[in-house]
Amino acid sequence: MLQALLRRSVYAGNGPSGDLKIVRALSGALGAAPVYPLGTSTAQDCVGLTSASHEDSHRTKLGWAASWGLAAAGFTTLCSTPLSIVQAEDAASTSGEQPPAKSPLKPIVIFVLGGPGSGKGTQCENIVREYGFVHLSAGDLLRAEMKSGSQYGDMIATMIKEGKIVPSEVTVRLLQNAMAASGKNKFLIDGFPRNDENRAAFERETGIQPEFVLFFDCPEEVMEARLLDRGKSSGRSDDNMESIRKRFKTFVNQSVPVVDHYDGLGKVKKVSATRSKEDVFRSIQPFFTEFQQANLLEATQMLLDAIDGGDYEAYAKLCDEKLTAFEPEAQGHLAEGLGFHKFYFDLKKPVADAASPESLALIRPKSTISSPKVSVYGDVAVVTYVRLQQDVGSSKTGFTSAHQETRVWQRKRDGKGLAEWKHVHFHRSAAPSV
Ligand SMILES: Nc1ncnc2c1ncn2[C@@H]1O[C@H](COP(=O)(O)OP(=O)(O)OP(=O)(O)O)[C@@H](O)[C@H]1O
Ligand SMILES: Nc1ccn([C@H]2C[C@H](O)[C@@H](COP(=O)(O)O)O2)c(=O)n1
Repeated sequence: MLQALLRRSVYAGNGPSGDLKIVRALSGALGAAPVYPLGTSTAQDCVGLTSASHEDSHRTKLGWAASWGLAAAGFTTLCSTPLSIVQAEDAASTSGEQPPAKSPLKPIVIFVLGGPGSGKGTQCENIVREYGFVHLSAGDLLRAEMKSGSQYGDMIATMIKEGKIVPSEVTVRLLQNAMAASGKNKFLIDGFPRNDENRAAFERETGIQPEFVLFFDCPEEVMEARLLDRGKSSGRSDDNMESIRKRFKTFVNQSVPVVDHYDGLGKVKKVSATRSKEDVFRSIQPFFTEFQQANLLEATQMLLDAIDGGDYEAYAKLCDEKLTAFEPEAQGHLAEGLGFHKFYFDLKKPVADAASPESLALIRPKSTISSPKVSVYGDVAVVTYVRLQQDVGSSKTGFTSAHQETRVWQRKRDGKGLAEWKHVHFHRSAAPSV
């Protein structure tokens, strides 16, 4: 995926195979900055140094924007009572209460499939903890909708108990609303698409294709034992022998063909799910390495944006309080702690009024990451790149400076045990300006 993301970046001068790779556009797909806002005509319009491909700008208009707009026009109704059209302002449920914080970024979706009890939910929790995805379980969303007093409650309850598949209008709408409500752009969609109708409706309504399908391969006897065991405490109406048999049948007849479809597209990553939870997780981690690299580049771009924007709070949030640095400003000394850097934030110029030419000198600088390399060594990562910084000088003419930067990040845990990268050390070269 990283390669695909890099392909979306600008390659100044020499075209896609040129030496100088400028990856500010990368932030569009990675989440560092809102690069593809809704309603903008092309990706290119929105990004300073980028030249998104025609294909990408086309997809922006037809796919991503439409998916975030949640436009419900043309949504065919299969339910006896039509679902009300739920717009972006509506909630994660179909009833629509809380306003979502839509993400303007390109959504990245991974479908997580496998038989009932194969361990999808268990591994999704692990992935969320380590790689920062939003986990959306179609089954959980349906159960919540059922309990919410929705007009579809009885229908959903019957379908779940009978191991049948709820009509796509309901499930796709719940997923769309939950995606929009999350305000995030990286999703693990668990237990969906369960049949071809689910798949077609999701593709039609969102325009999103999954990055890949994570498929948990597990024999029925193993799944059966796990579900019966889960049934002792889950309170689920379908964790009993009768429902389990029906669910297995539905899985074989309706869900396996969906996996076959994606297999035909080369998108299935199959995992043997019979081993311990820890072993299964170890086997899926390599599939997420690229996302980890992407997260680190995203964090680095956020750091540069915070510096350029004079946003000390955002900067400090990304940094370890004991941050060490060799930078030209420290005159060959090792700067320790955030205080040294805060001095420069306190000096920052007020924001320019873009409409006023006199205030040109107040325009904030803008940094672009060029030629990045991300190396991850367990809980430590090294990000190296050339930082191109555009600024306006006292003579009100633009100038660019280039520095080589090496930034070291350490993976720590937040209060909820979720992994987060903290910036612990950097080294920046001095550079002549032109
Ligand atoms: N690798 C494993 N080894 C042993 N038990 C496991 C393993 N993975 C999951 N389990 C247990 O099996 C049960 C089912 O797991 P989980 O809920 O993750 O499955 P699922 O695929 O999401 O099921 P469903 O589709 O029915 O929601 C849980 O009780 C879980 O703790
Ligand atoms: N796409 C989906 C997902 C789930 N359901 C219903 C039918 C399932 O048996 C039930 C439980 O799902 P799980 O928690 O096992 O993923 O929910 C559906 O109709 N369509």
